[in-house]
Amino acid sequence: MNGVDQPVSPVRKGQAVDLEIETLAFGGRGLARVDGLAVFVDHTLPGDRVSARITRKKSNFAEARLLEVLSPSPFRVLPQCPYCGHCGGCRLQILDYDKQLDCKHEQVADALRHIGLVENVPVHPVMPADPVWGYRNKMEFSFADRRWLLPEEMEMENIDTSFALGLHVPGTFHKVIDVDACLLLPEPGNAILGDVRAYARASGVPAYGLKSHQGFWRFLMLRHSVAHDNWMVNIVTAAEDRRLLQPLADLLADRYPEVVSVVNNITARKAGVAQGEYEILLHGAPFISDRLGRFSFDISANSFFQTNTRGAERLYTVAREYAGLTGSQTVVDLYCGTGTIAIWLSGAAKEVIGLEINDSCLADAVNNCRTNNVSNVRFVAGDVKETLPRLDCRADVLVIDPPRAGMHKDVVEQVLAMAPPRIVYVSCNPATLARDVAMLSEAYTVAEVQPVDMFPHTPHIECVARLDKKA
Ligand SMILES: C[S@@+](CC[C@H](N)C(=O)[O-])C[C@H]1O[C@@H](n2cnc3c(N)ncnc32)[C@H](O)[C@@H]1O
Repeated sequence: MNGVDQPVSPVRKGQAVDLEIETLAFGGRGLARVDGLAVFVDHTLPGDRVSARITRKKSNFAEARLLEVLSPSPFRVLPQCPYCGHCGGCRLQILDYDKQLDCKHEQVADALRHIGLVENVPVHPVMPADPVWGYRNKMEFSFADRRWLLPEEMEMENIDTSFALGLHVPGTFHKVIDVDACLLLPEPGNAILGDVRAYARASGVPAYGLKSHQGFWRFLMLRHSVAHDNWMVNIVTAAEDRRLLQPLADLLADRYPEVVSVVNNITARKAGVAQGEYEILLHGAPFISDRLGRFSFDISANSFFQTNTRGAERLYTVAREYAGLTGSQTVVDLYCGTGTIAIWLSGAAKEVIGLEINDSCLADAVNNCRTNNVSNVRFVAGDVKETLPRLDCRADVLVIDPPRAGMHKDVVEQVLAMAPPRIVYVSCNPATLARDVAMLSEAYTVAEVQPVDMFPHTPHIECVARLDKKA
């Protein structure tokens, strides 16, 4: 105490401190403690001893900027990607993969303990990914009329700073790094990226200004089908110009027989979303097809599909096991997207009813049922908050796979009123999973949780939780 009964702060803003990083916090920052105060430091790992400068100080935590690694963690490994530390995507690639899994496990268990207030929940070891690179079936690259230079690029002469096609500096909407290759993309995805860049740059037609909102080239989205090893190229532009784009589509079709779809989405909206108000087909079909297990899915440019195909199969296999279906149950699938979980479970259920707000997801969901000759799945359109209370059936098993924000609290109340014997909660955010589980805990026990690593080298964690109704 300092004489006026105020606790003395162990650190102050601007101060340089030496820190021992203890754990990796959810989101991927290293966490150290100074006299009990949590200090978060970017680009640090458990086991690092670092020097850092305090940049933000609150009553219950502080943030610091890494100045120097004084002694590296034994779990540090060399990054494989030259953009590591600049592009926000794979910030955990400097951490040994097994240790990434341990850290993710600890984060899930911690969230359940501290936010969910549930003790002694069996959290199984994280199911690893395979492969751990080249696992994304979809990547979106942004065009920009200004190139954000990496420190080593600043020294280079003759660098064109008026054009970039690549990925964003984390937390920014207008800083785009010109990326030659992304290691999360299988080949020849990066070769296609290179050809589109070369064509767009040589065209002399300007890339879109993320501040000025002028310019033509907006996004390049690549989709890969794992089952058929073929590709969709979606070029998103601010205006229609078939004379400019058709030769590019022809070039790609000629050079890459595996490119079976080239589409042009056109958007006049300022929002940085790679979706068009309308689409022009330039080559092949307006969709590609992929498989999850024995089911086939047509995926159009703007459809939602899990971005790690093999990982989605693992996640859904756990969901099916936790659902414990024997063929006689009615399953209600909240936030069902394009119906992939509903279809995955359909063979073991009497009926599955999917609830979803997005009409284009639902159109795909209906089509996916038709393609797979699935006749015991139906869908209800609208906000779960409105549609769940009006549902004309009892659920034996409720599957919940909400967006990152988790469930609306009214939906939690509706679930409690509906009282299904079993809930299978599929989550992409352990914090909101834990919060929702806490709200359900008056009536449900968390029986077990299986984290699944769908996104190696990134801080993301997917989980499946089995909740059983208390007797
Ligand atoms: C995490 S995705 C799950 C998709 C699907 N279960 C899958 O595995 O592909 C969440 C879905 O919830 C939908 N959604 C978001 N808010 C909603 C709401 N209030 N009511 C119904 N659906 C909603 C989104 O459109 C999205 O398709």
